[in-house]
Amino acid sequence: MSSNVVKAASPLASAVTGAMELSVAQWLLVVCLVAFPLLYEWSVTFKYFCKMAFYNGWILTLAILAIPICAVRGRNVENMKVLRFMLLHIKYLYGIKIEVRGWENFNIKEPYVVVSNHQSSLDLLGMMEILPGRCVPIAKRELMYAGTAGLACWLAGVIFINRKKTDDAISVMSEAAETMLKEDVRVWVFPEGTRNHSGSLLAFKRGAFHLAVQAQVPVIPVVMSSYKDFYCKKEKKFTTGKCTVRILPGVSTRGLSPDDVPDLTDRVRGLMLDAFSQMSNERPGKEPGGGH
Ligand SMILES: CCCCCCCCCCCCCCC(=O)SCCNC(=O)CCNC(=O)[C@H](O)C(C)(C)COP(=O)(O)OP(=O)(O)OC[C@H]1O[C@@H](n2cnc3c(N)ncnc32)[C@H](O)[C@@H]1OP(=O)(O)O
Ligand SMILES: CCCCCCCC/C=C\CCCCCCCC(=O)OC[C@@H](O)COP(=O)(O)O
Repeated sequence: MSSNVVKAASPLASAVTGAMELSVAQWLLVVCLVAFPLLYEWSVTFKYFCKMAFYNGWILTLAILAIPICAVRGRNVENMKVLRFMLLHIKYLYGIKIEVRGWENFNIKEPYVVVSNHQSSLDLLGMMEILPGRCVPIAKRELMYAGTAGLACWLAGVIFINRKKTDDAISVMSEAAETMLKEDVRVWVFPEGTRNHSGSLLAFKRGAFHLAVQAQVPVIPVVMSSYKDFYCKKEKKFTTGKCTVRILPGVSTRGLSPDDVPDLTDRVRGLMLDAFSQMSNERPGKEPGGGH
C-alpha cells in the first residue's frame, strides 16, 4: 500500500519540484501566458491596445514582404495593387464587414480625384476595399518615415506633403495635377486633412478641389459610415462590426476656375455630410429616418 501512495504521489511531487526549479523568467512567461488571455477578455482597454498594436505591427510586417516585390518595378503607381492585395485580408482578422455601395460611380476611364472622410487609421481597410486602379493617396510627409510602411508607400507612388509648409504642399499638389493627366493617375485625398472621429465632418481644406479644377477632372466623393458601433479611440473600444462605404456620383469640374473652388468644396462637403448623416441613421439598432 505504501508503495501505491509513493507511486501516486510521485508525479505530483515531481511536478512541484519541477515548478520550484523554474527560473524567474520561466515563471514570468507562465504568468504572462495565463494573464494575457484573461486580461484580453476582461479589459476592453487592454483589448483595444492589443488590437491597435497588432494592426500597426502587422502592416509594418506585411510591408517587409511588399518592399522587394515593389522594388522590382521601382517607384510606380502599379505597386499600389500589391499593397492593396496584401492589406485586403485584415478586415477578416478584425471581423469588420465592409459593404460597398455605388461601385458604378467609379466607371470613369479618365483620371479623377477621390475625396473621403478620415476617421482613423482603420480607414485604410475601406480604402483598400474600393481603391481604383492607378490611384494613389496623398499622405502627410511623416508617414514616409514610418519604417517599412513608409518605404512601401514611397515605392507605390504615394504623394507626400508637408502640412507645415503650405507653399510646398501646394506645389506638390500642382505637380500632381500634371502627373494625373500625363500618366493617367487618380488621386485619393482626405480633405479634412487630419483624423476626425467626432461623428461629423471637419471643414474641408481646399487642396483636393484646386487639384481637380487644375486638372479639369471630376471629384468623386466617398463616405465611410461612422465606426462608433465598433471603434472608439476615446473609450478605447474596438470590437467586431460593420462599415458601409458609399461611392457617390462624380462632380464635374469642367469649365471651373480657381474662383469656383470655395463653392465646389462646400457643395461636395454638403453631399458627403448628407450621405454620412443618412448612413449614421441606418446604423444597427437605429430605425432608418432617425428613430433609436
Ligand atoms: C503592405 C502595407 C504597406 C503600407 C500601406 C499603407 C498605405 C497608406 C496609405 C494611406 C495614406 C493615408 C494618409 C492620410 C493622411 O496623411 S491625411 C493628411 C494629409 N492630407 C492632407 O492634408 C490633404 C488635405 N489638405 C489640403 O488639401 C490642404 O489644403 C493643403 C494643400 C495641405 C494646405 O493646407 P494648409 O496649409 O492647412 O492651408 P489651407 O488649406 O488653408 O490652404 C491655404 C490656401 O491655399 C489654397 N490652396 C490649397 N491648395 C491649393 C492648390 N493646390 N493650388 C492653389 N491654391 C491652393 C487654399 O485654397 C487656401 O487659400 P484660400 O483660403 O482659399 O484663399
Ligand atoms: C522605424 C519607425 C517605425 C515607426 C512605426 C510607425 C507605426 C506606423 C505603422 C504602420 C503604419 C500604418 C499605416 C496606416 C496608414 C494610415 C495613415 C493615417 O491614418 O495617418 C494619419 C493621417 O492621415 C493624419 O494624421 P493626424 O490625424 O493629423 O495625426
